[in-house]
Amino acid sequence: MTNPRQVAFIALKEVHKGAYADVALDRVLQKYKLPDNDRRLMTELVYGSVRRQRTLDAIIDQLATKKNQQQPKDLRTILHLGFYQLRYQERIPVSAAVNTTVELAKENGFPGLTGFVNGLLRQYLRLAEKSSEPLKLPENTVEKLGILYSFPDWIIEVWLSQLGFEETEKLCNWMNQTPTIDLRVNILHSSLEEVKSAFESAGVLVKPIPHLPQALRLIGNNGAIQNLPGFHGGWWTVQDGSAQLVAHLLDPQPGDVVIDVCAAPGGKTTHIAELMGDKGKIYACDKTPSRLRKLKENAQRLNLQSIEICTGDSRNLPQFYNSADRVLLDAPCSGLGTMHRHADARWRQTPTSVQELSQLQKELLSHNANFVKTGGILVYATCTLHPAENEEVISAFLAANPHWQIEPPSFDFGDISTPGWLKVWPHQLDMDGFFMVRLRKTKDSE
Ligand SMILES: C[S@@+](CC[C@H](N)C(=O)[O-])C[C@H]1O[C@@H](n2cnc3c(N)ncnc32)[C@H](O)[C@@H]1O
Repeated sequence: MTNPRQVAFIALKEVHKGAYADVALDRVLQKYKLPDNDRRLMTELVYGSVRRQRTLDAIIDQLATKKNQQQPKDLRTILHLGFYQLRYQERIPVSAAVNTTVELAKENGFPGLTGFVNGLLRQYLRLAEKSSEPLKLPENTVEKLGILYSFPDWIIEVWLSQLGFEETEKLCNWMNQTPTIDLRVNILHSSLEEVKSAFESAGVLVKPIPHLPQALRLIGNNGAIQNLPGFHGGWWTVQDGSAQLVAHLLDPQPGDVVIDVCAAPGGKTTHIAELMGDKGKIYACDKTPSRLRKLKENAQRLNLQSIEICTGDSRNLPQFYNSADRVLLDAPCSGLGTMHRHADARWRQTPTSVQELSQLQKELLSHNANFVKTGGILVYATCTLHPAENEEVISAFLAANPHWQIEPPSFDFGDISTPGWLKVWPHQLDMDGFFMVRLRKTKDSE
C-alpha cells in the first residue's frame, strides 16, 4: 500500500488503542515502504493529528450534531485527518484534502457517510472564508488557550500561573512546532570546525548555538541522522542545547568520581566523560536495562572508557556513601519541557502522574545526596516546567538538609531566578524546556 493518508490512518488507529505515536509510526514505516515525500507527509499527518487532537475535536463538536466522543472511533480519526489538513497544511490544496478524506471514509467502513464527511469539511471551509478563526472559542482563558493550542486545561493552568497570558500563548505556539535537532561535538575526537566543514561538504547546513561551546544546530530536514558525516566515528552525538547545559553546570574535572544516578541512554553521562577528558570514573546507574544497552552503545561509539554501568533502582544503591566528587540526578519527569518532541506526551501525563513523579524525585534526591563527599556537588535536573517537580523538590530537600546550599551557575543563561536555579523557558531561548540547579554539600550531615 502506498497511500500516505491510508497509512497515517492505520498508525493513528494504533495510537488511539494506546500505542506511543513514535512507536506506531515506526511500525507502519517498516511495513509500508513509502517514497520520501509521502513518508514526510504521513509523519506530519500522524504527529499533527495527535498533537492537535483537542482543537480538531472542538471543530467536530461545533459542526456535527453528535459530539466527537459519540462519533464512531475510526470516523473521528478520519475527520481529524481531514480537518488537520484544512486548518494546518496550507500546502495541501483544499480539494485534495476534502476528496482524500471522503475517500478514506469510503474505504474504511463508512461508504454511507461520505456525504456527511464532505458536508462537514465544506462547512468548515465556508466558515474559514468568512473569518480568520472559524472555531468558536470559549470566554474562559484556560479553556480558550487549551482549545486553540490543543493542550489539557491543567497544563495551561501550570503555565499561566508562572508566565501570565502573553508568555503562555508564546510557549503554547512554540510547543506545537516541529522540533529542531542539535548536536554536541565530541571534543576528544573532533572539533566544531571539523564537523561543520564535513557537514557543509555533504550539503548539510549547521549553525553554532550561542554560549554552548560544543553545540551545532542542524538547519533544515536532513533525513537519517546515522548517515551524517562523523556519526560512526563518534565525532558527535544528538543532544538538545539545553540538555548540554546540565553537564556544564556540574562542571566535572579530570580524575573526578562522578555518579550519574539516572543515566540512560547516556546523553549526559557521555558529555561528562568528554568534559573530564575521559579521565576518572563515572558510574552510570539506571533501572532500565534496555536504556542502559543504548548507553553502552553510545559510549562505545564515542570511544569513551571511563564509564561503568550499574543496573538497579537508584533509591536503593548502597555502595557509594560519601564517595563522589559529583552526583548528577537527571530525574525521571513529566517532560512538559519537551512536548514538541513527543506528540502524545500532553495527553499521557496528568496532575496525578506529576504528583507521583514529584514523590519519586524527592526520594531519589534524598538518597543520592548521601553519595556526595563533603564539599562536593550535586546537580538536579529535569526536562519539565512543573514547579512540583522542580522548585518544590529542591525547597523540600534544602529545608530537610541545612548542610546543603545552592550555588548559582557561573554562566549567564536563561532565567536564573533567586535563589539560583536555572529554568530554560523554550519560547525565550529556542531550546527544550529544562530546570537545573547546582547544590554544594557544605559539611557532613549530623
Ligand atoms: C530523564 S531520563 C535520563 C536521561 C539521561 N540522563 C540522558 O541524559 O540520556 C530518566 C531516567 O531515569 C530512569 N529511572 C526512573 N526511575 C528510576 C529509579 N527509581 N532508579 C534508577 N533509574 C530510574 C529511567 O529509566 C530513565 O532512563
